[in-house]
Amino acid sequence: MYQHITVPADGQKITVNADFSLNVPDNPIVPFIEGDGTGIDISPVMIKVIDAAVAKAYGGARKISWMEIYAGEKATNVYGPDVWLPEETLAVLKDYVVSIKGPLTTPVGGGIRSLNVALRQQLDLYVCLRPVRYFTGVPSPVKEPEKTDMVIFRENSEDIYAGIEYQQGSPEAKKLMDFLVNEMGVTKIRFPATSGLGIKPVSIEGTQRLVRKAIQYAIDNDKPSVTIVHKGNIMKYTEGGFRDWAYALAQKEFGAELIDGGPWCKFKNPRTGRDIIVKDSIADAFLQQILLRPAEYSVIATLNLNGDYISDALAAQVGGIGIAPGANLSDSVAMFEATHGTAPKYAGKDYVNPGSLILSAEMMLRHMGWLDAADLVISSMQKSIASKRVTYDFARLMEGATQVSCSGFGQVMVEHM
Ligand SMILES: NC(=O)C1=CN([C@@H]2O[C@H](COP(=O)(O)OP(=O)(O)OC[C@H]3O[C@@H](n4cnc5c(N)ncnc54)[C@H](OP(=O)(O)O)[C@@H]3O)[C@@H](O)[C@H]2O)C=CC1
Ligand SMILES: O=C(O)CCC(=O)C(=O)O
Ligand SMILES: [Mg+2]
Repeated sequence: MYQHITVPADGQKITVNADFSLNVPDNPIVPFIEGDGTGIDISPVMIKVIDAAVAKAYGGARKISWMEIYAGEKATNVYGPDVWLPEETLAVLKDYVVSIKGPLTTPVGGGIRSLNVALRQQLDLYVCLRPVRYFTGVPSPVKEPEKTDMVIFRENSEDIYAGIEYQQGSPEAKKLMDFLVNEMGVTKIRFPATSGLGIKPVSIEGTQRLVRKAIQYAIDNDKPSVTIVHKGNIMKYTEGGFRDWAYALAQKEFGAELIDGGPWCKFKNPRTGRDIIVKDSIADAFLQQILLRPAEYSVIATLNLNGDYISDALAAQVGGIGIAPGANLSDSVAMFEATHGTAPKYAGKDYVNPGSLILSAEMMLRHMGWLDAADLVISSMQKSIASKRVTYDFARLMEGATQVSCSGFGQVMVEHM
């Protein structure tokens, strides 16, 4: 049926109901993209750890049938030069509903545009969900890392990140510049003859579907606040629009009422009766607040580029991107992936921390409703870190640690189940 994808004979598809709930068979087929760079190291370790957790939790009654699909450099090897994101990869990701991927390389400046962004855009995975929590014992650059407990909802389909750009000197850049200068009367472009140009689309629908998910998450998980992070003082009609449309949604759909004349507002969590405050913070100030007063922030709703920066910055506070998980979500399709990239200098060395991808898979198990297996991954991660047998990123800062390899840490996790 597929050109280069082998469907496991012994599994079934996960399907989605009209209300977006999942039907998860006991033997689901889960597609995975190995990933470029260190993907070759972390993906097999993730699979081994997750298989062990599922086997332990369900005694053989449940099992994932992994199905390799291709993107990035491996796709060009399998499908031929220049085929970075095969059509059948996209078709499988849609059809099989739940998947996981390793990191994919994006060259700086020229070359291909981000395959990660392309996957999110083409599958309309409009939420990038990145929880940031502290595991006891992880070395951190801050004094009280346990106070950092936030969940980032990053808009994943719009913003300057959409990659609508025109190269300096190209006919397209010239045409757009002529339009801006001659027809729109723009006088603020300092060097019009030598500028590259980028476009930053931010819409009401794009903002509100993201913020709706963030507020619903706060309700479902009994969180005290949702903070809208933006640079709306400077970019008034994009980032400022994001803030205004977010507040409007909180009031219209969740019944939030203004606090002291606004713009902050609050409403009662319909499940617990506790207040949920919806507030906002300008992005530069927010980046210092999360270091100085992290306990004041819980659920974060932000635009695409801010969310990219914030997720790595927050990950650093709890020990680094070696342990920061994530998910890309639409209403029906979910593709899990680590926050970090391909870390090319470590590729193929069995060296890096597989924790981010393992914890992304833990989010996947939870999404599938396999809570016992997910809990086992978390408890094993806690015990493994406490045992101080950790990869280089933790070992270099942890007193009394024994450094283990990427696969070695996977083994430590399996031993602690
Ligand atoms: N979703 C995706 O697929 C993403 C892809 N990318 C792409 O990845 C490529 C490389 O990007 P780069 O900016 O270097 O960022 P990376 O996240 O790949 O690496 C930056 C640094 O983070 C640390 N790090 C990364 N992964 C791990 C890990 N598993 N365990 C421990 N530490 C880790 C290393 O720090 P140290 O040097 O201190 O050891 C590494 O040098 C680029 O092409 C980029 O576009 C980037 C982000 C996300
Ligand atoms: O697509 C890329 O190469 C980088 C993406 C990224 O940094 C992210 O989504 O966090
Ligand atoms: Mg990033």
